Amino acid sequence: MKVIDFGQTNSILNQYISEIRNVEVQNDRLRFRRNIERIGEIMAYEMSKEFKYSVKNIQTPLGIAPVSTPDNNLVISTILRAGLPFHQGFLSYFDGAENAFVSAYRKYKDTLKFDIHIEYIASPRIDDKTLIITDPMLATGGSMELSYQAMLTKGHPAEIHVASIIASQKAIDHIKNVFPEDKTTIWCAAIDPEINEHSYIVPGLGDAGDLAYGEKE
Ligand SMILES: O=P(O)(O)OC[C@H]1O[C@H](OP(=O)(O)OP(=O)(O)O)[C@H](O)[C@@H]1O
Ligand SMILES: O=c1cc[nH]c(=O)[nH]1
Ligand SMILES: [Mg+2]
Repeated sequence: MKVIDFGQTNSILNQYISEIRNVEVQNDRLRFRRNIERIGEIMAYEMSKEFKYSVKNIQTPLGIAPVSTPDNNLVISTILRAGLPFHQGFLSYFDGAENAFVSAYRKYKDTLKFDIHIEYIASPRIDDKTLIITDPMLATGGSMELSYQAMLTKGHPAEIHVASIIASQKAIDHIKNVFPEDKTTIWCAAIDPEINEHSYIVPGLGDAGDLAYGEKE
């Protein structure tokens, strides 16, 4: 399975990663959401290089211009809540895409143990399409796995792009085990070494959903 980690390349993307991680800068919620969105935009641009293209003859006011444009039928799927600004970044570039939304939340049994619950899915059919599942954080990989299983009730995609921003090494290994090897690519901007006893990524950035939208009760 291909794993593309933009953290290995020097680019302006790293500036946005530093800001969403930074304990002072990240408290500006508007900036936090916009940085996540910008990372989604950059990732969408890079991902577009992997699509299939064909030449179309475009009528201009003065003649015909051959232009190579993508042919993939895209479905951008996101995991609520933290996925929303990341999703918007992808959608800004892939504006013709169909969209899917899945809810996933951690239901705690005690302070450390939890199950992940999926209660809501709104999705088009995904058969033979290019499925992009966006979620900025991959900690255990459990939310991504269960969201993918929920998406499979809507059909079987031709290819899958798992798009995250910060992933733990454990989650990368988990995704490699539970997603189809031959048609999945993992995209991220950093792979962090650890998750703690609360299943938060270390150093990570904290709780992406809370930072984007405020704390839950
Ligand atoms: O890989 P996992 O161990 O499943 O953890 C990652 C999940 O945690 C976050 O969502 P969270 O459950 O905090 O919900 P929220 O977006 O509503 O804050 C994040 O957006 C992922 O969906
Ligand atoms: O580190 C983590 C783990 C789960 N959810 C987050 O937002 N951050
Ligand atoms: Mg959260």
